Amino acid sequence: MISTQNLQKKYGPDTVLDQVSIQIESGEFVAVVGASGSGKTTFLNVVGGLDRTYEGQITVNDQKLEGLSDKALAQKRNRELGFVFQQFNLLDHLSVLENVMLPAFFAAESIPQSRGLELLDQVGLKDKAQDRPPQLSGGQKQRVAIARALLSSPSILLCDEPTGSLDKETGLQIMSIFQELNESGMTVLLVTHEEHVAKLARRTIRFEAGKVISDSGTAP
Ligand SMILES: Nc1ncnc2c1ncn2[C@@H]1O[C@H](COP(=O)(O)OP(=O)(O)OP(=O)(O)O)[C@@H](O)[C@H]1O
Repeated sequence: MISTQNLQKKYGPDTVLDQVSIQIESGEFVAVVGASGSGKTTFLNVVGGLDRTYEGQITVNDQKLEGLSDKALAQKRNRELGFVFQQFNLLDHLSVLENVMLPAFFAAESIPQSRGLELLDQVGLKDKAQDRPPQLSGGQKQRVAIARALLSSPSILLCDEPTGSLDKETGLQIMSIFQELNESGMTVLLVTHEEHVAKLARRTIRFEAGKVISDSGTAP
């Protein structure tokens, strides 16, 4: 679960998050939409613990982020949250499997390579394990990034424009992976500017100038 209370963030004189109070329960699939500059990425970064310069409260899985040391927050992020970005952020000199295994370096407990292979299988890329990212299509790269995000078995997936670099058809295939993950219990919070992508989520929260202007509500 993710809960924010009176979340406020400013860049100089500009308020980019303005009294945002949102409750997202475990197992929800939520799209955050809004015009460019409305605060979507900023929202994702603060609730994901990537940016600590805000006012207000954020609770993730029943733990307030403000009370955590930087180290404790990093550990919580590694254990409980998976991140997927528009630009995939893969390392070209490593194999696909090595990219998927990267979070294992930061994990508290050891994670076997078989887990990485299992996840590659889940995203339909087991036969590409030894390839390098430059040999892959955009959609395949995003699948690798999803497998990497899942390595530490997070309960929440935070995705920033995950289909933004892909054509419509490939984007929809990536969305079907998120839908399957959500159906098996994963909480998915996804930022997108594409309405056809947002439609596939079960709840849509719309930002305008840092404020929530509509929220389709908690899915039944
Ligand atoms: N590091 C920064 N310094 C100053 N202003 C920033 C910084 N990062 C973002 N902003 C401003 O904060 C506002 C919100 O930006 P944010 O990236 O959250 O919007 P967004 O809705 O995700 O937009 P987009 O769809 O274009 O990615 C914008 O006005 C942006 O210019």
